[in-house]
Amino acid sequence: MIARVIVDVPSRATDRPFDYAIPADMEGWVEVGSRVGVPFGGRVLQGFVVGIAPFADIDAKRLKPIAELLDHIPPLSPDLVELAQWIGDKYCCPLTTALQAMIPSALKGKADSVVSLSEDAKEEDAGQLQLDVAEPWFQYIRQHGEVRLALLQERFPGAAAGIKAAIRRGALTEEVSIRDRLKVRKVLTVFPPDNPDAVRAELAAATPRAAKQQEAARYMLANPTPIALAALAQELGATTGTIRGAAEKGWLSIRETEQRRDPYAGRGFKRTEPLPLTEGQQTVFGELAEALDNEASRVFLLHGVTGSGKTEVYLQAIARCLLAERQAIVLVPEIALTPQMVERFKGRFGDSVAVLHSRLSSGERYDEWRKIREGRAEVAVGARSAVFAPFRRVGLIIIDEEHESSYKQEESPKYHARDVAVQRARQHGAIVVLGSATPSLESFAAASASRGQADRAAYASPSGHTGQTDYGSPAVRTGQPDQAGDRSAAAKRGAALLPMPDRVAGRPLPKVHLVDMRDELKGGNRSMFSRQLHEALLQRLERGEQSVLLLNRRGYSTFVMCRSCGYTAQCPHCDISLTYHQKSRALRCHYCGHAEQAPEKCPSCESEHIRFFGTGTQRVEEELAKLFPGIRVIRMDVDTTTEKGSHEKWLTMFGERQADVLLGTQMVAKGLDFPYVTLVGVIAADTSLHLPDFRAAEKTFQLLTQVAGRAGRHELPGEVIVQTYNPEHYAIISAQHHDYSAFVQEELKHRRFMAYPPFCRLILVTLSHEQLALVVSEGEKLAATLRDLARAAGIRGSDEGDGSRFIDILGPVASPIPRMKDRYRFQCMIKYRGSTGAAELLKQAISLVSGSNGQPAVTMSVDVDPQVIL
Ligand SMILES: Nc1ncnc2c1ncn2[C@@H]1O[C@H](COP(=O)(O)OP(=O)(O)OP(=O)(O)O)[C@@H](O)[C@H]1O
Ligand SMILES: [Zn+2]
Ligand SMILES: [Zn+2]
Repeated sequence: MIARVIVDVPSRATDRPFDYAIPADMEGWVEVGSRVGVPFGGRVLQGFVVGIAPFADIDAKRLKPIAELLDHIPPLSPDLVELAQWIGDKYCCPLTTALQAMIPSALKGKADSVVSLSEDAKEEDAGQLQLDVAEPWFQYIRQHGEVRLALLQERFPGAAAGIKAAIRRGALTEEVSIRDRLKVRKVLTVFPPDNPDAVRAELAAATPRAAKQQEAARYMLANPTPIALAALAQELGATTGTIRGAAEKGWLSIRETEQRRDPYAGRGFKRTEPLPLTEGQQTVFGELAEALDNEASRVFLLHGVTGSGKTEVYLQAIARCLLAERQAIVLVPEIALTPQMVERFKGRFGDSVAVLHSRLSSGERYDEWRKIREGRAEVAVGARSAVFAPFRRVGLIIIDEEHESSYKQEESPKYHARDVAVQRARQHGAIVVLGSATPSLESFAAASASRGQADRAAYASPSGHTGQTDYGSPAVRTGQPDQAGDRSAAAKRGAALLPMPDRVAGRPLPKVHLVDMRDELKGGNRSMFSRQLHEALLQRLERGEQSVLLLNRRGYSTFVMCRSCGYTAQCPHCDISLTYHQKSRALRCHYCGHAEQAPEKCPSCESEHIRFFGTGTQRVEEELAKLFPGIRVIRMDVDTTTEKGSHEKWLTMFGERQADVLLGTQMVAKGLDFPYVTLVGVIAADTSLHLPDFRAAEKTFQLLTQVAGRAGRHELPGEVIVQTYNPEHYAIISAQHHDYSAFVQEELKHRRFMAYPPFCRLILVTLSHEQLALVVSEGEKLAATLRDLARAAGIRGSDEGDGSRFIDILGPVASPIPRMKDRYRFQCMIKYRGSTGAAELLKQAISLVSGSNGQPAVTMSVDVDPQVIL
């Protein structure tokens, strides 16, 4: 047999499987998804097996054998390997990049696995575990206690399948240590004696000598659950030496076991019970439950206003999914993954919840990942990459706040977790629930396409969009015919829309007031607080209620400017302004890290009127302290939340009412649920409105709606004050009226007119190099080649056909940031619609303009469905 291996060299030239012979002693151990070391170009490189075949494509004599097997239990399953292939094709990235994104970063070195009999297997309940105790390898393990898998592989060739099955069924416990990288923590653990009856008899007859040792033995007989040695010593008020003494007498046993890092250990989550659902929740839940029971892949767009109780629906859908012995994945935007959020899932499902996010250490993340892979967790809650949680039978994938741009990864593989989730759900016959109070236009369009005549709510009807995300095609996997007639047929084309237009318990959405800041200025108010917001804050202070203040920081000035000559400080390596950091009085570049001391005088005209605009939140904080002496403010922004756990700390403090105001950037807008918050103030709503981004209005609307949703979620009614210089802008007015559909209607008009998603799809290619001339000429070569290929494939431009299928290649033009890290940047934008195979055409074009080494002369980075166009 031979293995097809993708080597870990992320380049287009090596982006194909290479064949290797499987040495006889690795037969059965090497599988699709195994990590191996293979000889490649004179070195041994790490790689993933993506296929097993009887014969090689190349001459058998030239075939080299796999050098080593890096883990005995493959870190990836075949379905994840298949998913990686899909990602590679869709996002134009090397397959190895996609594969590497699926495994925890801790898993890079060689893993050494040790197996032993599990407690269950020891209880001789072998029948239930489908164990054949006569197997020689089983006898061997029983005899030796702990055995390295590598050793079993050597001694019992051919037993791979049996041993792996035993691990999967829980008859063998696998413990992994990763050489040179990260040691699994070991801890000494006390177990009850192997022959309790004998010990009991012995204790009964014992003299009072070694009373403490006897006490330890009795304790373990009465409480046979294994306990850490140190913990037992503390419990009994004994020394560990005493307990070791008891072990020497055979009264109990002490073994090393793996200590799993549980980042939430000891937090004691309060158990919650399912709430009786409201009518609105019940309708939605009913649809989800039916789809879950059908086990056919479908996508739902749950459009529920803020505070409509989406989370409770998620929880009950998960419970339903678990009942069918399938697992659930919940994706949450990184910054919304607060303890409050985690608590809600841990509170309902306890220890079977694994949490994955970037604030965990790599060891913690690895342990949570293994908890999933080994079946000790059934629910994974995490940020973007949790979509790759290695469950065997995924039944449900929930994406909360599905409109969040953080679901798109900005570095390669530049995947969108929403689209990956839909694909993964297809593989598993799972359902996807996209939840939001402000669905992305792409998802909304996809859902509307499938809605047909059955208008359940007064939504806009964006006919003529592309159905951006291809959410459809249920149940291909199970091969069952459609059962539900029309509705399934409709679902084939997109997501089903599930509206929840009301808040729980008939609570009203908060009243939103707009304040025109131009009038404030005319009225002589130069402060950043309007009279109305000032008044409202005072009131909250008097009543002891809390306020949330949002500073929309996207595009907010944190730069340095000379008031005399207009000089602004620029990065010498990138064509953008430097950012001022008040704490260190330094100027920094966000793109390359360049830092310099802030100047005392203007470097250009020597004037002293040079002004530093600190991070906006600092200025607001200072002003608050001035206007409201004694006010207690918690400030949350990038500067105050870099430390691990700080995010949690601030929110807990605010929840305990240790502060009057929570002031922050975007991160205060998401998912928070505090009963005493009755006022939300937005300092400047429009800073994000005029950014060079076709989603600027959409993002502004979403942010305002989300933050307004933080007020009045419980008994106390809420009020929102939005300060703006553009009170007539539709994004702001729609947010004021909580009117999603008015916003969508207006926004779709603009998108259609400008030919932007969801009316077409985009691929952005950014070319960069130190030499400007080369970037330009290579960009022109690429664009020309692409146009030729498109023409040859019979795909026309948008101005030629009826517009249902087209491809336009725009550029090359200078990127919005034309130079970064001393490299010049140009971009080509591909706009297309219908099935054009645009990604495939681009791949071909790149290889056509590449040199003999398989690489283009300048760096070409491809972003499919880009969220940011810089
Ligand atoms: N069926 C119910 N009965 C009583 N209270 C409920 C019910 N469902 C949800 N709630 C409560 O209503 C509040 C709002 O619910 P939740 O946070 O789930 O809303 P949401 O739709 O997720 O809001 P957002 O999008 O703003 O985060 C919570 O305090 C929740 O405990
Ligand atoms: Zn100057
Ligand atoms: Zn720079």
